[in-house]
Amino acid sequence: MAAFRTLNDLSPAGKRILLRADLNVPVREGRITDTTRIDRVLPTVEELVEKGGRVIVLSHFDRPKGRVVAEMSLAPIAAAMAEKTRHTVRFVSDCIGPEVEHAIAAMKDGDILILENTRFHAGEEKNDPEFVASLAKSGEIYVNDAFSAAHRAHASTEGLARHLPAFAGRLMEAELNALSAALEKPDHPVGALIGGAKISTKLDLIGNVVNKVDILFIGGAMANTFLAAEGVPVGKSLQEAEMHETAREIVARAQQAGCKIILPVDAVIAREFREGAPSEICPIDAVPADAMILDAGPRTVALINEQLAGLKTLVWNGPLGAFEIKPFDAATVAVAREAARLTKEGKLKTIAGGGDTVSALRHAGVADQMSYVSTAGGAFMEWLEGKLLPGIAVLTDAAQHVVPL
Ligand SMILES: Nc1ncnc2c1ncn2[C@@H]1O[C@H](COP(=O)(O)OP(=O)(O)O)[C@@H](O)[C@H]1O
Ligand SMILES: O=C(OP(=O)(O)O)[C@H](O)COP(=O)(O)O
Repeated sequence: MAAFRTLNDLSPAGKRILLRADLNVPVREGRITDTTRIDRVLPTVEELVEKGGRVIVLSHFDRPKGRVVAEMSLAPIAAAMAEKTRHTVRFVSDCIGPEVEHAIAAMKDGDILILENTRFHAGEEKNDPEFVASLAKSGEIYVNDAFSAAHRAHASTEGLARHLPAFAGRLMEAELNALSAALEKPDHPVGALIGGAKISTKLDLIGNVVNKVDILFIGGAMANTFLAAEGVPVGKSLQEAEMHETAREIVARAQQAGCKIILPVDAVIAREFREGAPSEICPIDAVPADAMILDAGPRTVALINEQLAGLKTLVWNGPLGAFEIKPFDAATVAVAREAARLTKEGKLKTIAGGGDTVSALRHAGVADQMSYVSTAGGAFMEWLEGKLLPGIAVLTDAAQHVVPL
């Protein structure tokens, strides 16, 4: 593993520390449904403030695309974090500008300040040097503890490390150590289960994962894109028509690599996506034009579970269905429980990750029965491809040289 500086190499006392966390937690109807990402970054925050640092937390939340979107404010997440620590936590409703400057000037050693969603500014995702400079003004030291966002070369995940002395936080360290130990030389056959809804941002990585795994199960809205690409009608299901060509290329690449792809053979469909909406099970080639696929059906679950029994290692990112609303949680819950059972019996090593995946595993009651649960989904899969993630590469570079602003 590439070497980078950690909190062991840092004297936080009296210093303003910009800490990049990933507070992009699952939220439903305005309520946080899973606090794992908050819980796992808190030890870093507390270590820094208990050593006398002034910790300024940066994070994105959701995808507001450079605009201020009230429902995507970090304020409720900051409040949830404040409830979990005995240290003083304040929140500022921007991440740059005069309000931030005043709040930082008023900070004392041991204080925590959480700044508003970095993605409210277009400069964040563009990694715009001016925006990086505005963020960097707030701190003297940069700590990146957002492994789950390390695949994004954004201002707060990559740009800042080029301008401030940069260190990896405890969660970043722990994630990389655990994933390396579990997956650097995985026992074959290895299966990957990829589901969820972030189709375009995760599709490319599937193309490389086929070279690393023996079986690829594709579920969730991701599967709808593959099915539609093969000419299977998916009605009103969530899918991305502009990704069909990529999906077909991935299937071809998998064939070349000897990786078997398993797509759903049946589905749970509904006309509306709401609690209590009438739903039915149908074969995958019989989805009516006015219906949408919201979960994998029971024959698909049986097929996946049968294949799991022949695996030694399973990596999993992305739920098999829209698990937040019943009954569309059934496939995810059934497969999660079977993976947990095989893992408990020592027959399978299961490594799962992703904000919603962790939430789904908790919903199934088996999050603590996996071999390892990562806070990261996309970043974890890109790491598995063998990519040096931009947010990590820059920490390694930063150990050698810091460019003054
Ligand atoms: N068939 C489907 N239709 C619509 N949404 C789906 C479907 N299957 C899964 N999802 C949604 O995918 C989301 C999780 O996807 P993603 O963000 O990629 O996972 P993670 O956060 O674990 O990386 C969940 O909110 C779930 O409701
Ligand atoms: O939730 C995240 O990733 P994940 O869905 O892969 O677990 C990260 O916060 C990255 O978010 P992004 O995919 O909007 O850049």
